[in-house]
Amino acid sequence: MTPAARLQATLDLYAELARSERTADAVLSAWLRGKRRLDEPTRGAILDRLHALLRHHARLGWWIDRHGRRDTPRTRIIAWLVLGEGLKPEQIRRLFTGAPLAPAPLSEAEHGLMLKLQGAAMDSAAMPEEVRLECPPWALAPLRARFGAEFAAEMAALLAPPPLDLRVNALKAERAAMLTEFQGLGLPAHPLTRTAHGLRLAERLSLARVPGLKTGALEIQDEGSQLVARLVEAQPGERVVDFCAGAGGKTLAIAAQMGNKGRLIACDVSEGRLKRCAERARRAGLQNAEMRLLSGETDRWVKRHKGSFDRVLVDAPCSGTGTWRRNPDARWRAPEEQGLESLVALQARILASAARLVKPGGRLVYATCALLGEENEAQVAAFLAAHPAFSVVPLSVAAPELTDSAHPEYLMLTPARHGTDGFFAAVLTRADLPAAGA
Ligand SMILES: C[S@@+](CC[C@H](N)C(=O)[O-])C[C@H]1O[C@@H](n2cnc3c(N)ncnc32)[C@H](O)[C@@H]1O
Repeated sequence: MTPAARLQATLDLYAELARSERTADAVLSAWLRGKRRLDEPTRGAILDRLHALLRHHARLGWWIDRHGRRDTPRTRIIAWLVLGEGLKPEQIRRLFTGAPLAPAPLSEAEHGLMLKLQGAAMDSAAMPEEVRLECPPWALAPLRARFGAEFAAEMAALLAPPPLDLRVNALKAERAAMLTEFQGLGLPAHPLTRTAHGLRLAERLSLARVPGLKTGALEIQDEGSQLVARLVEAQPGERVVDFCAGAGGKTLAIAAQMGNKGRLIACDVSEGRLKRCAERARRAGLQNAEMRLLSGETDRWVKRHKGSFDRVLVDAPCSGTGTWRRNPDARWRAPEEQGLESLVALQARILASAARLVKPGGRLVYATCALLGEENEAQVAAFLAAHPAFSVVPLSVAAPELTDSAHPEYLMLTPARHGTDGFFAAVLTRADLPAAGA
């Protein structure tokens, strides 16, 4: 594919993203399915450029507005080529030729924009901080409040492309053997020492080169997500619920903790995600997991199983603010459509309902991939106030090795401090029943 055709493909995809309600991941997966003959380097180059455009969304828009041009996928790409890739006018003109498969020639306005941007840097001192840090207006106040002096550093870390983290499925493989296999293939990987089964690839690789993904010996899972699953500490033979199992990222890790012994119920309201969870469970060799589609958080199944599980994980739907580095388009979608308030109210209802499943003496883990206090500490505080049978198991007790002096009670992971996606988790326990006659 010529450089101009590559640019046109990026432009087509970018325009599709701008039109679509779907996530960038969904649009990209659909596009890649139809382009199986595209070689890896070309795919990589197109996706890298597209992700760069998404990571510079607010800044590119600011520059286009500053020069009074119309904000279109083409003007954004032109601004990116100048400010992000440092291309000179003649290099850009050579791409916009109008030849078959190449972008149409630059209009007069586009040409003018390209010239005006020459010599400028992407970040400008004249930009408002939220533009420079790519922070959507709705999240500015809560994130500033959450991070204080660390706000800029955390926002910068949320803009960096994430590493590829993997979890070795202990039901099928061992980490040491997997590392040896990686070494043999010349793939640079190292163990994630805070986890029992995690690996991190030192450089971004095409997934096709990673062994073990097709057989279920390896799963893609951010280190933070692995640590949340670890807090469930499910034991072989126990009865466990993953209440918001989604496509099963944490379900699979919990099942491996249980050594396939006991009973693990993966619940969700999304049939599609549970189906995907079931497929992944099969591939991973799970024999103790079953999927349960719920009509809502108060589904009758919950009532019928009150107090009958040793451990319940609530990995609640959330603003996803902790995963912005992985989903660079997400910050410009969620949660405005839904509204943070209604999201927080939904989390509270889910947590209260799922808590009914925990038996006396059992463990309840509430987790989000959000960075906002409203969805995390404040949510847990409100739950505890309304449910006196539950209390916090401080992280210093639940997982001393993960304790952070700044946040001794809960797991609070951030990209800048921990190199993971942003995650929050609270470990709670339900008071044991008083002994008979006591
Ligand atoms: C953060 S995602 C779960 C991610 C998953 N645990 C993982 O590790 O891959 C939250 C999930 O909550 C589900 N959900 C939304 N509303 C729900 C409800 N009322 N009851 C149960 N699950 C719900 C969503 O469908 C979504 O799959």
